[in-house]
Amino acid sequence: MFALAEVAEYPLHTNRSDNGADSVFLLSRRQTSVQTSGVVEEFDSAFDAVEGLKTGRIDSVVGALPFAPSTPCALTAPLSFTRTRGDLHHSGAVNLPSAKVAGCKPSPVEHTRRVRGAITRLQAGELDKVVLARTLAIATESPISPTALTRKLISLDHSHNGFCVDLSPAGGKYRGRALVGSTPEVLIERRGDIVTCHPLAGSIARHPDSKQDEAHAQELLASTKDLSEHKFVVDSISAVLGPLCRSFSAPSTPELLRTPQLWHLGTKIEGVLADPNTTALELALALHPTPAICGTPTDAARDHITGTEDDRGFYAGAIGWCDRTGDGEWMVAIRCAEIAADGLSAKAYAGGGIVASSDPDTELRETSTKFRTILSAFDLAEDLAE
Ligand SMILES: C=C(O[C@@H]1C=C(C(=O)O)C=C[C@H]1O)C(=O)O
Repeated sequence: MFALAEVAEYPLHTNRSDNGADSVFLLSRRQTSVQTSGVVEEFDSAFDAVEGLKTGRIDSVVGALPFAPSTPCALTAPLSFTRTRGDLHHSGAVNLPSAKVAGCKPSPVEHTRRVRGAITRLQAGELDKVVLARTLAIATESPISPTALTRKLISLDHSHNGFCVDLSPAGGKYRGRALVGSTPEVLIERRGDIVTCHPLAGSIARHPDSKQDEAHAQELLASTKDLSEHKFVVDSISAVLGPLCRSFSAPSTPELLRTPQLWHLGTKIEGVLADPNTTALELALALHPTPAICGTPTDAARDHITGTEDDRGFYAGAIGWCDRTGDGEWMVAIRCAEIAADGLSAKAYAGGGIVASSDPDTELRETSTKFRTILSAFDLAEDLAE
């Protein structure tokens, strides 16, 4: 529902130059959603954005952090910022252009070869966990509207999760590109001094038959491989966030979370900040990249990923917002696609965590299932290039 009860709206800065009135940010979440438009200032450095917020020069910042911290961010201090209660779902058909899967990189065979290579290193004890991803190219007959794709994704997700981020502030090839997706994973949410994370790791496909679907869920809850994959994430978040909190709790066993395509293991982590001046954006920077999308140990896993895959860009980074009080929400940028500046193509991303006991074919299938979030928006869910 668009603009239900409004809980925060910062005034338009008409005294500042509006050099990007059509730059839009959307984050639809069940509890609180954010929509912004226009540009007061762009940032390719998150630290400059934090400084802008802390000195009071800007009222809010929205956008995306890349997977690799050494690459530019895409952050915007918007002209208007509206926070609303509830999600941004509204009924009504969304028409997207006719689309086809135009290719995948790496090929399914190459992806399983990479997973096998990672398993060899994991079994040798060089790493504990690493997340490997692949991409699908989607080509359309006419330009994709990023906001229309976001509206479609919001309507298809039962939690009405969806996001749209203008990547232009990252400059260069990112001018005019957008990242759009429907992610279920909360990196960090800050409300006053209360912080929450909801990491996910460990996955199994949903089944159309409800009995078999329930059996899949129970299989996931009992899977030692998935529980170990999950524990790396909770331990890493606890090690970073715990010391920043005066009280902190992370349950020792995960719960189930479902998306239309997958069951995941998820853990709700909560804390009370020791220093309430720490902004949501700073917390996101401290936590990223978690082992949910990178691996353990972090540096070794990141080196393995950058030595294996093409640049991930903003996939497996974080997208979100932070306001002048320091409150905000940052989601893990998964189940997403990057739309080209001309709108005629999109690159969808999907990955999965690999541990020593992983099976390469199962890992390939898991990425195919994850692609369905984006493919179903284009009515292509059955069209996986495998
Ligand atoms: C990496 C992705 O998802 C992450 C990996 C998961 C897993 O390995 O089980 C589960 C949820 C996400 O944290 C993705 O969707 O691309």
